[in-house]
Order: sequence, then structure tokens, then C-alpha cells
Amino acid sequence: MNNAEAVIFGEHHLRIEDLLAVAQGRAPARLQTDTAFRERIARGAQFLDSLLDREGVIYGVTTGYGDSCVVAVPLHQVEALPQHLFTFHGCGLGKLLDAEATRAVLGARLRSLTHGMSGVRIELLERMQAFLEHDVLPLIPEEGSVGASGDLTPLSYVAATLAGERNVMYRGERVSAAQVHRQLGWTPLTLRPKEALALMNGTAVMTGLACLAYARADYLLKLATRITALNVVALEGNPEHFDERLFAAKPHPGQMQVAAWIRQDLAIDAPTPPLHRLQDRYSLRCAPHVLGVLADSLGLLRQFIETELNSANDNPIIDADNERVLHGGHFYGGHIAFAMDSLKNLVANVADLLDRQLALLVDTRYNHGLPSNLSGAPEATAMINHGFKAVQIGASAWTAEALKNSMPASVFSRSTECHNQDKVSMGTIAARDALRSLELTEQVAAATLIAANQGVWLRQRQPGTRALPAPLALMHEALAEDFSPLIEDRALESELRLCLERIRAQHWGLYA
Ligand SMILES: N[C@@H](Cc1ccc(O)cc1)C(=O)O
Repeated sequence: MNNAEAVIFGEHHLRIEDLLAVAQGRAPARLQTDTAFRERIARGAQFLDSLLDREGVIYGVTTGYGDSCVVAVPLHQVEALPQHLFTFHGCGLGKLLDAEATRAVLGARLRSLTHGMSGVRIELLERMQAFLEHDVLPLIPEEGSVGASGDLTPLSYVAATLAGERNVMYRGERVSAAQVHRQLGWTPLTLRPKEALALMNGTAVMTGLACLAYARADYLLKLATRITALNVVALEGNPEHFDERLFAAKPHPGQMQVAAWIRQDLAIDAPTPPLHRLQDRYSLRCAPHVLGVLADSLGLLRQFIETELNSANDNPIIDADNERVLHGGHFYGGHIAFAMDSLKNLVANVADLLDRQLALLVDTRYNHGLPSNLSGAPEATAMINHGFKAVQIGASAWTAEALKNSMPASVFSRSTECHNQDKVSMGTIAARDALRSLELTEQVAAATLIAANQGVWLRQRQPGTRALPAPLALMHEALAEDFSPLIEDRALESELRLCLERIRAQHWGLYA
């Protein structure tokens, strides 16, 4: 971990970027330390204890869970209830969340609990901070949440490991939580009556994943814009399609921004007559209109994600100041579900756009004089070379899979848990889908970027071609460090994988 400024978990509003810095191990997570904050947290837990002394009925504390809320739990069993909650939810399946996602989940849950409306002790928050600090990462299976009673099952792995049960990843090894507690000299927490519920009854898994997805989509937008500009040069498209006055006539702000970025890349300052077609095919001409929808949606998606991240998404909500226990449904992840279902659709459209641009590049009927399949082979071996043919087939497959994945998850709500949870969000499925769509679309972007760069290289070798505008010349040079021109056929897997790594690391500074 470098010495980036710590991200404070307490009463401050966190931005997606803050959570991301913690998730990626770029910044430490610190709990707010002032006494006012600690007292506020303590008041919630004390208020719950005082209610218990008075034998008040509190859902999930003196009652069974969910549909079983009509079952009274006698006081002598109240202490045993939290352990039952995380225990019977220990039925997650599917792949394990990776380290970055797990930190995002821990951070999202910690942020929600620091609201001070969940009735947990400061010790619980401190231990969560310690998990992040020492990178003790619960092994969380990603499947089994309907996203509306909170992410109960995946979050049970957070509750259980805090209590010294199940397994964690620690220093690159899979070990039991009990062993790590011993190693670090910690006593496993005995969760207080409301604490397991407070940990589990919320949207932290889908919200953590949504933060990761948002950041990837944000970079993808800029990368797809840069790829489009490279393709306009490679294909000798008509730059007038990105004219400032043209976009002022239909002023969606994000769409105007994308057009402005392309103008900047092409260094257009005066009308430039077309070299070939008066009107290019839509994947070039309408690129700002496709990418603009993503650009214009990001603000709304950010608002949904950050409001959820900074909320007390628990039940019941403990309002110690007014001595009230508020029973409601804040674990319902409808906003994240909508945000992620929308993002899937937006991102799949980017895959489709780039795939269409690639289709133009490789095809001599549309590429305005570039070689077949963008092969740089000399005439003597041209007949046995196939250049980017298979890469383009791959991009078609990745695009189809991203498009297939765009089916909304939220419309598959189904009644569950004895019809207590009879309307659910499926937001966690939507968030996982969004990440998968991003992965596929980044693959399409990697293929299209390498191909566009090859197209630019081939074009530059043609006599009489205009010099590359400065921003694209810089990108062309940066790409040349990793990817050499394709002359004779070679297997491109390792280069595609390197390109994907670069994309995930947001390696190229774009339109900063
Ligand atoms: N989310 C439910 C609680 C719940 C907890 C565990 C369950 O298995 C089911 C439901 C509520 O607050 O009403």
C-alpha cells in the first residue's frame, strides 16, 4: 500500500473513487476517530440494550427472521440468535469474489454501518477496519442473493469470519478465520443481538460491485471514443460528422462531449472535405450518439450508486436519538438493480459499436484501400496471410455474449422465503452481469484498439496520407511500445491479454 491519503469511514460522504481506492489497495481505510462519532455509534447499541432490558419487541432481535418474525425469541435465547443467522445462510455457491471485489464489499458495508443507525458496537466497526487494514479477506461465494433481503447469504461470510468462523484469504493463502485471529492476537467477535442482521441485511455486495463496474465503464467510454477517432483516420472517414455546430443542434451534453473529444483527437479546426463517402456508415457517423448515451447516463448512475453507498441500507433502522426502532425495507436494492441493468445495456452497445467498426476495418469492400484483414504481409506472401480475420470472429463472439447478457435481471423478481420476500430486486445478479459485460466489451475494445492501430499504421505507409494529428500520434507511439505491426500472421492471444491488462489498469491517460 502506498501512502495515499486514508479514506475515512464515518459521517463523510464517500465517492465511488474513494471506495475504489480502498478496494484496489491504493488507500488505507480509517474509521472516524472523534469522540462525538464514537458516542453516536455507542448510543445506538446502548439504546438496543436498554430496550432489551425493558423486553421490547425488536424484529430480528427478539423475533425470528423474515417470515418468522411472528416467532418470539425468549430473552435467554437472544444471544444465540445472531450465530444462527450467519450459520443458516452459509449456503453460498458459485465462484468466490476476488480480492478487489471483497474489499469493495467490506468497505460498502462499513460505510453503511458508520451511519450509526444500525445499533452495532464500535468494536464491530473497528474489527471491520482491521480486516481491511490487514487485508484479511473473507472468502465470499458470489451467488445466492436475490438482492432484496439484503445480500444475506454472501454477507453471512463477512459476519461469520468476524466471528472467527469459515475461511479467509490472508497473505495469499486460504486459511481459517480462526487461525488468522490467533495469528493476529485477536479475539473473534461474539456478535451482539442485532449485529449479524446489521452486517447481512443490506446491499453491500451489489453496491461494492457497482462501484467497480462504474469505474470500468467510465474508462471504457473514453477508450471507445479514442478507438473511434483512430478508426476515422484508418478508414479515412468524414470528419464533418463530429462538427461542433452540428452537435450544438442536438445538445445532449454527454454526446457533445464525445464529439468534442473526437474533434480534439482529429485536430479539426476547420471544415475538412470528405476523401471518400459523403456520409460514413453509422458505426462511425453515429459513434457520438451511441457513446453519448453512456456518457449522459453516468451522472445518474453515479447518483444512484453513491446514494446507496452512503445510506443505512439495513432493517430495522435504529434511531437512538429519538428512541425509535424503525421497521422498513431499506435492504431492497432496486436502484442498484436498475443502474446495473442499464449499464449492461449501455456497455453492450459499446461492444456492438466497436465490433461494427472492426467489421469495416477488415473488409476491403468498406475499408477504403486497406489490405484484406489488415494484414501487412508483402505481396509474395499475402495469399497465405489472414491478419485479423480470427480476431474479428472472436470480437463477434464476445459482442454476441455481451448483447445476450443485456437481458435485465430485475424483471426476474420472484417471490421467495415463504412469500415474505415476494418482490425482490435481483440487483446482485445485475451487478455481476454488468461486470461480465464489461469484461467482454473490454475484450472487444482490445481487439478493436490493436486493429485500429494497425489500420493507422497501414494508412500512414500509403503515399500522400495526411500526417497523424498530435493526440493520435502520441497514442500510436504509446501503442507501438506494446504492439508491433502485424506483418506475417502470428498468434495474437498474448497481445490481446496484454492489451486487456492495460485497459484494466487504465494505462493510457485519456482526455484528462
Ligand atoms: N431482510 C429481512 C430479514 C431476513 C433475514 C434473514 C432471512 O433468512 C430472511 C429475512 C427483513 O429485514 O425483514
